[in-house]
Amino acid sequence: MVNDYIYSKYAHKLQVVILILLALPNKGRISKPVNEILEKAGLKISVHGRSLFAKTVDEEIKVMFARAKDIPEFVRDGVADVGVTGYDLMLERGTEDELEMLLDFKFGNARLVIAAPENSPVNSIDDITNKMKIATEFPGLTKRYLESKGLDLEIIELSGATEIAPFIGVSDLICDLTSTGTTLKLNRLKEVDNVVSSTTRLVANKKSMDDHLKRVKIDQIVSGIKSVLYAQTKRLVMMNAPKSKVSEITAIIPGMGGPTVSEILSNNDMFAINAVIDENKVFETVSNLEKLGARDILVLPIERIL
Ligand SMILES: Nc1ncnc2c1ncn2[C@@H]1O[C@H](COP(=O)(O)OP(=O)(O)OP(=O)(O)O)[C@@H](O)[C@H]1O
Ligand SMILES: O=P(O)(O)OC[C@H]1O[C@H](OP(=O)(O)OP(=O)(O)O)[C@H](O)[C@@H]1O
Ligand SMILES: [Mg+2]
Repeated sequence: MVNDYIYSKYAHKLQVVILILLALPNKGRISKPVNEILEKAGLKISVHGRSLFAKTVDEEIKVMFARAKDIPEFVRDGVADVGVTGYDLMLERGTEDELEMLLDFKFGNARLVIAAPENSPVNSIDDITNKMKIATEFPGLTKRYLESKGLDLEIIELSGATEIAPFIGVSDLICDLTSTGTTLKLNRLKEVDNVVSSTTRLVANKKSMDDHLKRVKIDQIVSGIKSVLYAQTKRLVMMNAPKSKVSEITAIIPGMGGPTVSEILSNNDMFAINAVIDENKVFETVSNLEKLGARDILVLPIERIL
């Protein structure tokens, strides 16, 4: 596009430093994986101790650290242009329609569920009455969900460890996250209804997306993250193979756009072959390659695929 051309040619001359502020969780389970992905995408963040602002290798992208639950509103209100948070947290703050959903990291998988003590007569949403009380870290989401079921219970907001509430007389039910199900089981709670599934998301401020110069930068962040997420499921397989077997071997390694075959100068009878294959195909493919006479087989992780 013409605008891209102008930006690429003249922005630095115009001393236009487009500052993209990226909001990242400062702690909690999604903080580390997100930072690792950004690092692999080449967007190294220079963190200094507990400082809640950080530079990145790109002078036009700065990072601010905040609690994941606050990031949806920071991005919605334009405090940050882009942010990483959980879909559940976006819903809890009622911001899901006010944010641009850029990508799903496909981790941080959790379900928000309504749960009751194992010996409770409540076994489904139909057994819940307005006389009951429900404890949760997600009062907004819980209220919206219960209203959608025609229910209006007293909601007790807690800041964590919700599972204890039914056993200390605080509530009859809870609405909390479950992932492996371990916490519910260990606390003798049973799932009664599923409210919503959540994963970690990258979201953007709508006005920032409409600003062309910011959009160019945001698109670079998205493509960098996508290249890492895509590469996570792939492996580079490299091998040497007898020339006589090359067609049989290349037939079993689908590879992206076909395997690469090259001469080995020191050995006329062998070719070097490499290909990118799905990680879940590696075990079967490598044993088939060995059977076909391939040797010196290497399986390597890939940082990014663009
Ligand atoms: N047990 C879990 N399994 C998977 N994802 C979870 C789990 N608990 C929370 N999450 C997700 O982690 C995201 C970030 O949540 P947050 O950082 O506030 O919680 P946390 O990582 O549990 O930190 P904290 O220790 O403060 O509770 C949320 O979107 C949430 O859905
Ligand atoms: O199904 P599981 O794998 O057991 O995970 C579910 C638990 O994870 C979260 O707790 P967290 O560890 O975040 O503590 P918190 O309740 O203080 O946030 C959530 O609140 C549940 O308690
Ligand atoms: Mg938690």
